[in-house]
Amino acid sequence: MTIEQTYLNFIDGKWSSSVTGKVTGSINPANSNEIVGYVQDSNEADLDLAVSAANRAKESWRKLSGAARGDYLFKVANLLEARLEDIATTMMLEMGKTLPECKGETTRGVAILRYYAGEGMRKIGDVIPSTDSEAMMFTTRVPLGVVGVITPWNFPVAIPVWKMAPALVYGNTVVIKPALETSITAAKLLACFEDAGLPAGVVNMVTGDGAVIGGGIANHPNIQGITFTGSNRVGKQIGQAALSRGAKYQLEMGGKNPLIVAADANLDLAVEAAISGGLKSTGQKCTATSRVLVHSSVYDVFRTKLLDQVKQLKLGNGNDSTTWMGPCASEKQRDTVLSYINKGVAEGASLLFGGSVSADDEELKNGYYVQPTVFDNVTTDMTIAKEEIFGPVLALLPFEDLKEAVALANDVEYGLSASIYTQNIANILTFISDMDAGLVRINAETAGVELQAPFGGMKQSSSHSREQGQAAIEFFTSIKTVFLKA
Ligand SMILES: NC(=O)C1=CN([C@@H]2O[C@H](COP(=O)(O)OP(=O)(O)OC[C@H]3O[C@@H](n4cnc5c(N)ncnc54)[C@H](O)[C@@H]3O)[C@@H](O)[C@H]2O)C=CC1
Ligand SMILES: O=C(O)CCC(=O)C(=O)O
Repeated sequence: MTIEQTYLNFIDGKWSSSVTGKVTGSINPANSNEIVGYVQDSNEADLDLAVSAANRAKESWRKLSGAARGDYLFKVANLLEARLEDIATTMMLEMGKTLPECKGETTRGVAILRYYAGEGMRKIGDVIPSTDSEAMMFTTRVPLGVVGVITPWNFPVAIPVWKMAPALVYGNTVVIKPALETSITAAKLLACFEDAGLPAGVVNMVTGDGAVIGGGIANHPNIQGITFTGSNRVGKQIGQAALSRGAKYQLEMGGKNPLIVAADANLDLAVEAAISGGLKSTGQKCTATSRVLVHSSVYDVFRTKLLDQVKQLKLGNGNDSTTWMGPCASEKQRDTVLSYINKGVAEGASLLFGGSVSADDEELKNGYYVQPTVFDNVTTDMTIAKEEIFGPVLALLPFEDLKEAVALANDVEYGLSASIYTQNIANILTFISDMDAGLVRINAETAGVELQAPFGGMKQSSSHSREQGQAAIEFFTSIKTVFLKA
């Protein structure tokens, strides 16, 4: 018999149970009968303890040199690398994506930590000529103080790391509330920070309900900055709460990302991009391809090639090396995806392939699986062409010329990522210039973010801020302009 472990909150350098005495099970989405472990179902009192600890730790942490803070991050990176197998396996058990994807993400977490460790040694200001010839004027940067980090379940290591590492290296202390679905992975990540010897209170983790702990972070008077990735609905609530009390906030939210396939595209590569960009991680990326706009002259050939390959994709448990695509991360997510598929059919789109899995399928029946799904005859007014589905669903739409394709691509409320397949330089230049998206990719899939480059969206996809790379310094610090005269 297996006795599942219970994971604790991490507050003030110690692992502790919630004052509620309650725990919640983390369910394996590949087999809903399996509890991966239990995590604390915390309340506002737990959050208060974490915020107080972060508040007490902030003065001495900010007084360390950037290089000293960076040294801690190098140690965290080495520990994460050494524990990669266990952490990636835990991620797979909690959210379902395949083990190679989980390992790839954990490796990415290590690289992000090393990148920001190096940031501790880089410049943080500029010298600006003063109009007073006897004065010196320059900028420096100071941390915000305590930063609240609210993260989703789709990248349980990479997203917490790309928020926590810059927060810490620029001198902030952190209280993280990970998604409940992947809180065990987060606990194992936090253990790397603990074992790297970060002083007590510099990083804290409180697990629990989104509205209680996430809402508590948004409204907490002693949290000066909030960084969030997740749904638009929750992001907007957090933004409003933060604005009303004058806290700084950063929101990364949804996408409805288009892939444009021009008449001169290499169709085999474009099919590969649609499948990889749209269906890897079961379509649960904010950068996932969701709409595929195909020139009418190659539409039929593209559709045939796409369907031939989608039909071959093996659905299954992420721990099986023959699996290409795992389940949706939770029952709620599976139900959301299925409701979008049903809406697509009800609104008149043609379901070419996919939908729900058969209840008689012995291997899949206990998991939250949805087959890779392709729709044809989709029009821009349909729900599946407008709303973020966050599942393995591709909608095909034909176009006649590139101007029309870019107009169609822009005809949604989101603007996160977009890509085009073409060899024509004029098409490429038009796309770069006219596409309303924070990330535009040419002859590459819509997903795939590089840690050293700014990442964020236009329109409803973000709070117009950017994460990652050196852009992170803009959120996690305030500029101080210094005028100095003898
Ligand atoms: N941009 C992205 O990468 C992501 C987008 N999503 C989108 O959101 C949809 C729903 O997924 P959910 O997991 O329910 O996302 P969500 O937005 O509810 O959850 C994201 C994070 O916010 C927390 N949270 C929930 N309610 C909160 C509240 N009232 N105040 C503060 N924090 C709160 C959650 O516990 C989690 O840590 C997905 O179908 C997808 O469309 C979800 C996850 C990631
Ligand atoms: O495409 C990626 O690698 C990152 C996607 C992402 O940031 C997200 O889904 O939240």
